[in-house]
Amino acid sequence: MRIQVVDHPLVAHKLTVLRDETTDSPTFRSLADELVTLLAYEATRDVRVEDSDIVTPVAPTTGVKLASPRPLVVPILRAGLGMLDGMMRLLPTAEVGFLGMVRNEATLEASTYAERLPDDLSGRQCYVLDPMLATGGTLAAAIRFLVDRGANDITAVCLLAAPEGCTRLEKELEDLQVPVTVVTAAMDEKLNDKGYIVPGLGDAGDRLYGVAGG
Ligand SMILES: O=P(O)(O)OC[C@H]1O[C@H](OP(=O)(O)OP(=O)(O)O)[C@H](O)[C@@H]1O
Ligand SMILES: O=c1cc[nH]c(=O)[nH]1
Ligand SMILES: [Mg+2]
Repeated sequence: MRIQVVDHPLVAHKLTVLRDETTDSPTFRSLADELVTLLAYEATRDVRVEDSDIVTPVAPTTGVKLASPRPLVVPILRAGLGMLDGMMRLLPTAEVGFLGMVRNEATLEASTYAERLPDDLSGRQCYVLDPMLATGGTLAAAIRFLVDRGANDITAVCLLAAPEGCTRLEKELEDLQVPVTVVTAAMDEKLNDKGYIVPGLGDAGDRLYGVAGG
């Protein structure tokens, strides 16, 4: 598994405002969107392309276009939905599948409550969107789900990651024969006793959309 922390002053600046507890939901949503577009630029560095012959107003030439089959973008509901537009801005022709997952805040175990993905992902390159890689349980389950359907290249785009979650992810996925990359804006210090990322930004879903059920 490869972990890439995107080191860029604009990423760091936007992330700092995102972390600030006084940042309101509309600002949080718009910053998350901008941040994801910056991360997407790095996350798509190895997106598959194929040659494309075109004619410019001056001469014929060969460029590239996205290869077929198109990449699949998978936001993990609910908080991952706040990352979808930012990703699709750079990959407008990608397909989108959805996974609804929630972490039990007492046991920290992740469970899946919704799934809308192609049955066959053979040979597909997939981009998983989830702002928080905390214990890693959610992302590990999501990645295994995609690989079980045939996906053969996975990149997870996260706003924040915790070292404990990365270690768990690496261990849980070591039997997989597919490349997995995690692209994140920051590797934070640790998890607290409630499984929250420290210093983190709080509950990403709540900050994007308000307290669930509240
Ligand atoms: O790495 P983990 O310990 O599994 O935690 C990370 C998950 O927790 C949050 O989702 P949450 O369960 O709060 O659902 P939500 O997106 O609906 O708020 C977050 O968006 C991740 O999906
Ligand atoms: O810090 C955390 C951990 C899990 N989920 C969140 O939204 N935030
Ligand atoms: Mg949440």
